[in-house]
Amino acid sequence: MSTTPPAIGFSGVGQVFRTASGALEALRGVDMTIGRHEFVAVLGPSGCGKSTLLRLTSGLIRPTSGTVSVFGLPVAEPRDDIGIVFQKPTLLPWANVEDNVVFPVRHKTGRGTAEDRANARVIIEKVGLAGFEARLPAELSGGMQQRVGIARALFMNPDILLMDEPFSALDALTREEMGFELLRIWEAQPKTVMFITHSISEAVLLADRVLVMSERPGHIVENLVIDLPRPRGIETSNQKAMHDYVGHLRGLLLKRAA
Ligand SMILES: Nc1ncnc2c1ncn2[C@@H]1O[C@H](COP(=O)(O)OP(=O)(O)OP(=O)(O)O)[C@@H](O)[C@H]1O
Repeated sequence: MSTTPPAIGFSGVGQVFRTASGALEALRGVDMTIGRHEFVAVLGPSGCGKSTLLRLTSGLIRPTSGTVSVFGLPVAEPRDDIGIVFQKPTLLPWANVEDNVVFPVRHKTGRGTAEDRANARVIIEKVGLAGFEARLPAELSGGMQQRVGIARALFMNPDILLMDEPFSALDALTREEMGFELLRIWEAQPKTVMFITHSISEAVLLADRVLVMSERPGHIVENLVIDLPRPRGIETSNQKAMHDYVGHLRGLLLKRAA
């Protein structure tokens, strides 16, 4: 009998960076799995190695020890079938919204077909930017620019979406709105999501499961299943269970920081 491998697997992963002032141990003994189409948020103190988890998953760096695997196979090189969204969307300033979204395929194959452009327009609409296809990034608000970054990551229809504090540069209202928009997209087109955030309530509101990391060298100290009904929305924030999860995680993070 064959069992389906998890979308993302970390087994005994350690990461040591060589720096001018010596070795810096960022991660030690990270063990975790993320199932296909699961939405997992990662919380932890600053510098505990959250972004390092994401870079290891995408193959941008290789672990010093242990194994990182994607769909059961060790990650050996940068993978272009994984979508990544950073805190700042790093858009091409001279290219309009549509060109920015199509860029990954143009970059890969040197062209963007009429079909690519039609697909891009569908995704642009999905992230709420219909009518803005011809605008330049400088003509958009921060929230709209981040939407373009998300559309670009979704454009190749990746099965895995890695998000590194994607909404932290946005104002509170836009941030909440973007979170719900992300959930709508994820529910319509299921994906495996690893979502890094500093916001406890954002983690609880969005995720199926929250992983909490220790201070450096980072490892997983809590694996909390968030059993809140979906679809989630504003009303979810008012549920007692939501407050209980947030309270539990806040207590854990404060205790560790003390
Ligand atoms: N390429 C590198 N060379 C040397 N040190 C690095 C490198 N990348 C990360 N580090 C160090 O590894 C540790 C973990 O960094 P990482 O960015 O993963 O943390 P983080 O939890 O995402 O932090 P934050 O929450 O502040 O964004 C930090 O001490 C950082 O300075």
